[in-house]
Formats: sequence, structure tokens, C-alpha cells
Amino acid sequence: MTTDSPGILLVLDGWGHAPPGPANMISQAATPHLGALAAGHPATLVRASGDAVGLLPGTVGNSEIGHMVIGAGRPLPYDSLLVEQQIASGRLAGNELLTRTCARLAEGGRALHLIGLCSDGQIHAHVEHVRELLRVAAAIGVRAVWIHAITDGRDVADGTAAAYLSHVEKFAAEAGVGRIASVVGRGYALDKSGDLELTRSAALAMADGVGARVAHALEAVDGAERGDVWVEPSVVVDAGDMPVGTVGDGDAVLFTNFRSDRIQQLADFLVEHLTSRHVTVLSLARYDTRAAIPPLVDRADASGGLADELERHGSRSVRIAESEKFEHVTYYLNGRDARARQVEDHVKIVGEVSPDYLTRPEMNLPLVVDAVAEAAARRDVALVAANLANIDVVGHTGDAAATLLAVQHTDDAVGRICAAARGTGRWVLLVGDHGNAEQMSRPGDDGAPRPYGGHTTNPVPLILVPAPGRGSSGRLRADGTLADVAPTILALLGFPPGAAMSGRSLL
Ligand SMILES: O=C(O)[C@H](O)COP(=O)(O)O
Ligand SMILES: [Mn+2]
Ligand SMILES: [Mn+2]
Repeated sequence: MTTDSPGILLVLDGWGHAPPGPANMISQAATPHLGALAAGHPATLVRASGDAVGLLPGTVGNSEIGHMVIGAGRPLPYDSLLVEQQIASGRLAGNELLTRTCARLAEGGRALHLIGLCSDGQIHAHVEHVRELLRVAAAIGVRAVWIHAITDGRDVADGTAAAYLSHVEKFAAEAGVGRIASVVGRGYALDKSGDLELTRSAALAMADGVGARVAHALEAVDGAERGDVWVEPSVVVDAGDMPVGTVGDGDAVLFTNFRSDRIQQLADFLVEHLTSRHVTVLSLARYDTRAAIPPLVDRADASGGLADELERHGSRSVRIAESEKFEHVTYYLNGRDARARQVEDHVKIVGEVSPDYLTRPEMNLPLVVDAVAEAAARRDVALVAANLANIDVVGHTGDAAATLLAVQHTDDAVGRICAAARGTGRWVLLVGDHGNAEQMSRPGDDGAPRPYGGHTTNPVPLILVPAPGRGSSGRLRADGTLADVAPTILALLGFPPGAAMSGRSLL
């Protein structure tokens, strides 16, 4: 059964709401289209962070959980929350896989290697999880724990890597075991664009001690000209210039990121690279790697969402995004279920890719808009679901001027998409997945404002542009969250909310 009220879901990635101000690039930008839509149509703010979406209270939102909750129609306990709960309950310390592996290492005098992003950005990892793992390994008697620290500068302010490395060293001293053996910027270690040369240089520094040689971990970040994201793969060496902690036969590797998408390229590379060394490889949470890596903490069920409901009603959807956000409007919107569905078409806009789009804040938006307009013209398509990546991807550079341009390009694109919707009799629901560009600076330790390109805990705007002739009256509930988006979309399409959805329509 299709629908007589087809529509378009537009996720504006990183589009958060905050009072106007000099650091708010959403309010600073010229956005005539978004301004007119907000003034002339039903609009509200919805919560997109913390417990509203299945994260610890006070935790910034992120694209994965944001798109998962938009799709699921209910808050989902995110992997980071499940890890925190298992630490707090002591279950992680008693995890059978972890304790059995550590016991084998202790008995055989072999080493544990912890590989992960070292910051408290809580998007991909939390450095406090390393503290707990060091404590557990020490308690079981593992005598050598080598930490392969990945520096951030994207989910947290740039220039903070040294502080986080010092935290890690403090945790190791506290536990009585552990030492940093390599330091690599996330630009190398967490590439997800398929650039395996970046992945290889990170992996060889961690596994084989190949890279710039430093006598101490902090040397690797001192004076890193390209910031924390691009700290050159560096290897800590001893007085004899020998790497202190390469991966040896019978060792174990534990990836400490709880989010999969950016670590899986490195994990797959290392699983293959270490095959001959009979290394046990584990991950803190489940990864979508080619290799089967056993997780310490498994993920929550996210089935019964929008994708399942559209399939049940026989309603076709077309998913459209640039490479950076393609998994978000397909895999994550579908609840991390990769099953291909007859009623879904996926359109990945590749275009030109650049490392940070500082010089191309428009990214490949024109191609995205063309694809949305083409899908909107199809009468067999009930829902077009697209992600406009610019505000978040350029926002992560921390460059306010470039981000302002990204917001303006996004506004132009929204204008063109709404014109296509009017021409094809479709409603448009616009929503952010978490905040970013509305807060482009944060006070540093000294209290002075410093550039900040990470996510926020702010609510996100949601605007409903009714289909032509369907009027613009009506108000939207003011207390909503991202969990209410799927029930609202289903109501607009003429369907009831899914049985698994706790969210409720905002109409
Ligand atoms: O991976 C990234 O790009 C950022 O660390 C997180 O951004 P996202 O949650 O918007 O993907
Ligand atoms: Mn996002
Ligand atoms: Mn982001």
C-alpha cells in the first residue's frame, strides 16, 4: 500500500538551536529560506542528546544515535551508555571474554594492547573506559599493557591531546600497569574514506613500531603543526632506540572505541596484518568489520523502526546522502540492519572528496539536491530521506567562517528542495540530528573562548512544510525528541506508529 501524501525527510546534520550570538553560525548566517520556513510553518525544537536519545544525561548527541533514534521511533540505549552501565555495575570487570583473555596473558607473560581514541568527546570513545580496562588487567595480573593512543581534536577542542595523554599516563600509574607505546592522530587512525595508506601508517606504528621515534608520548603532540587530528604516527622508543610496545606472538589487542564506523578500517587492517602472530583481537563494543571481532559489550535491538514499517506497508523510500553521511541515512536509520529491502533505493553522492572541505563548504550539495529532486518526481516513492552533511562536516573543522558558508549553502539547498516538493505535491520535514554549528567556540581551561567543532547538547529545530494545499495551520508538540520523528512521518504518510515505537507523532 503506498500513500496519497508522500513526503521528504531532510536531516540537516549538525543543525542545532541556541540563542543568537557571535559563536552561533546558524544565527550568523544568511538563511532566508530556513527563516521563512520557520516563520511560516509549524516548527518546534526537539531534544537530540543525553537520555532523550539513549545516551548518558548531559552527553552530546552524535550522528549514529541520532539517525538510529530518528529511524527507531524510540530512544535506544547507545553502546556508550551500555559500557558505562557495565562499568558502574562491575559487570565489565567480570566480563568472561575479558577476564579469560587477561588470565591467559598473565599466565603466559604476554601483553595486552589497548587501541582507541583518547579523549572524553564521547562520540567514538571515552578515555575513562581505558582507566577501567587498565584496572581490570592489573587486578588479573597482566604484567604488560601497551596503550596505542589515538589523538582527537575533532570531537573535543584542538590542542587538548597532551592533556588527555597525561590522563592516560595517570590512569596507568594508578593501576600499576600500562604505558603509552604509540601516538597517532585520528586523521590517520580513524579514516573511513577508504584511504588505506592512512590506515596502514597508523597500524604499522601500533603493531610494528614503524614511525617517528619519540622518547616520550607527549613529544609526539608537542608542536604537531597540523593539530591533534593529524599527529604523525609516532612510536615511543627506549634508550636503545627500540620501540617499547610492538605486538608480539600470543598478545591480545582490545579496541577501546565503542563506535564502529571510524575504527573498523583500522581494525580490519590489523586483524589481517596480525594473523601470523596468533593475536586475540577484541573490541569494547560490537563493530561492523569484515573480520568477526568478539565484543565485550553487545548492542541493543533497534528493529521495528521506520524501515520495517515502510516495508510492511509496501511503501518505497529513496535514501540520499554524500559519502560522509551515507551510512547514516541507510544503515543507521535502519537500526544498524544491513538487510537490503525491496522497497528501498540507496543513492550515494560521491562527487569530489576533500579532507575537510575548508575550501569547499558547499561539498557536493548541488548533486545531492539534484538527486532529491529526481526522487521527489517519482510517483512510486512515498518517502525521500536525505542528509545534508555540510553544517556538521564543515563544523568539525572548527572554522567559523567556513561553517557560516556551509550553513548558507545548506539554506540554498533547502530552498531548491522545497521548490521541488511543492512541484511534486510533497510535504517536507526538516530536522537536525544533533547540534554543532550553533556553538563554534567554547571556553578553554583559562576561560578564554577557543574554537570548538564538536557536537552539542542543544535541542535541534524541526520544521514541517505541509504539502501544497494542505494548509500551514496546526502546531507541533513542544516537548518532543528525535524519537517522535518516525511516528510523525508515519502519521503524515497516513500510517499508525510502529508497535515497537514509544515515540509519538508531534502533529
Ligand atoms: O566521526 C566524525 O566525523 C565525528 O567524530 C562524529 O561526527 P558524527 O557523529 O556527526 O558522524
Ligand atoms: Mn550528525
Ligand atoms: Mn559530527
